Amino acid sequence: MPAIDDVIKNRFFVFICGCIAAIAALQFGLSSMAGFVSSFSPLLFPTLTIFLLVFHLFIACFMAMRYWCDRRRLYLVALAFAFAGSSCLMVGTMSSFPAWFELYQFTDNNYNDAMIFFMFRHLMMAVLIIAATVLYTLRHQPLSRTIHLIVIGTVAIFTTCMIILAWCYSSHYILFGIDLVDNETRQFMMLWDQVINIILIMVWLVAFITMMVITRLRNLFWASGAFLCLTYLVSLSILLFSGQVEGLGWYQARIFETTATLLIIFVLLCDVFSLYRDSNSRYQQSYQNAIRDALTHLYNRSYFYDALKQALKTASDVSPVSVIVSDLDRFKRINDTYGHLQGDKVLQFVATLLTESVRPQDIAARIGGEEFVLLLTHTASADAHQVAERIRVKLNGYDRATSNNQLPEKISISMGVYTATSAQVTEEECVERADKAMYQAKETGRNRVVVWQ
Ligand SMILES: Nc1nc2c(ncn2[C@@H]2O[C@H](COP(=O)(O)OP(=O)(O)OP(=O)(O)O)[C@@H](O)[C@H]2O)c(=O)[nH]1
Repeated sequence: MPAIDDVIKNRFFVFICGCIAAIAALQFGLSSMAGFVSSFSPLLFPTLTIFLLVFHLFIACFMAMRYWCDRRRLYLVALAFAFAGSSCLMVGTMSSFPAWFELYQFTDNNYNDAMIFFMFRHLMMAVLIIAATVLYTLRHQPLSRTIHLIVIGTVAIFTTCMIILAWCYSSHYILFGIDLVDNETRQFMMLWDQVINIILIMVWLVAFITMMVITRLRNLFWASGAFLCLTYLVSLSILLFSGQVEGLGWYQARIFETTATLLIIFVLLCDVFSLYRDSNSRYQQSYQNAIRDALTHLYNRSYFYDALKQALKTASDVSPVSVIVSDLDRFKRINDTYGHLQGDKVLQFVATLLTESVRPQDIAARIGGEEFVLLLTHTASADAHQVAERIRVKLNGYDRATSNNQLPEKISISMGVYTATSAQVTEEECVERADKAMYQAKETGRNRVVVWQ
């Protein structure tokens, strides 16, 4: 069934199914709830508005901060203004519900003013969301600072104009009369029902289609944005048929909007989480690159010296610190005979053997070409000698077959041990003394361990 599989995998199909399921679930939940409640509390609507106001403010701040971080995604500016402007207009909506501020003023709600703020809020958000979607197409273009300033300025002026207009039309000043709701009967007026509501539906339809076509729902962020547009479309359609404020449709519209906004917040939080995870793993990666040797993945010279310096601070007779310097014998011959690549394999084999032969708290490092060093804390001279001897014997026991072709032939190692029993000795002195012991091992025949005396 390849054709059906393709349809199911198609993200538009998944999105539409998800939206239908979510809206149907919300609709069902609200209808069931309405069955239990004889009448809605007069504080329900302003309470939902307060929630929405805070959510929109949160989204606006988030978008603005993200834009501020990289100054490339200009579309975030339009979205930040859409949500910030929406929060400002919701403050206006709140002022139309005095019961929220003044006890027992339940009958003084000015629904006409609330609808004026609602109308300007939707118009402003839809236009800014369309603008953001169009700006999204420019995300890969290197735009000059002037263009950024022009876009930010235009968006800011548009948002401010919308807010000023909303406040003027709700000011009851004689020049700015507009009747959307009859405050006595709570019925929508013809202007709302037959003109404004339909215009808003059209504008949100354009916003929804533009978003689907331009962003192609390429990530969860745009999918949640498209869901927001869709819930606005559904809400306005419900209002078109409900005929009055304070009915079920009035609350449905607000709950749909709150749910879609919560979805956006959830997506933004996921975004923050994945950004944190990525940057943390990149930090870990670069930190490891900075402290490890690229070929063997053992610690590098500078990390080893830092660790030794720390360990020496507490060195004493009861807590001795041992250093073992090791150098492969006649390694130049291995390189010359079998080539550098084979030489590298030998170094990797020895590195693995060293790491596996010490405790997890010990440090194995590569401090030169074929020179390795071990730092063993709380280890006395006799014990360090034993560890070195064990490694030497083990390495010398491998040949080509038992090393799984990592070693071209049997190889040996010379090792020098020095143990510090006081904090007076420096890290350079420690390595120098272990190095001298290692050279004694070379001079007295190689393939042996010598303890510094
Ligand atoms: N394959 C490989 N070889 C390296 C690397 N770093 C250093 N070498 C080689 O290691 C060899 C070190 O040789 P020498 O220091 O002369 O000593 P040796 O041949 O091991 O002899 P003794 O130490 O006296 O037993 C040189 O040939 C270097 O080129 C590396 O990263 N990979």
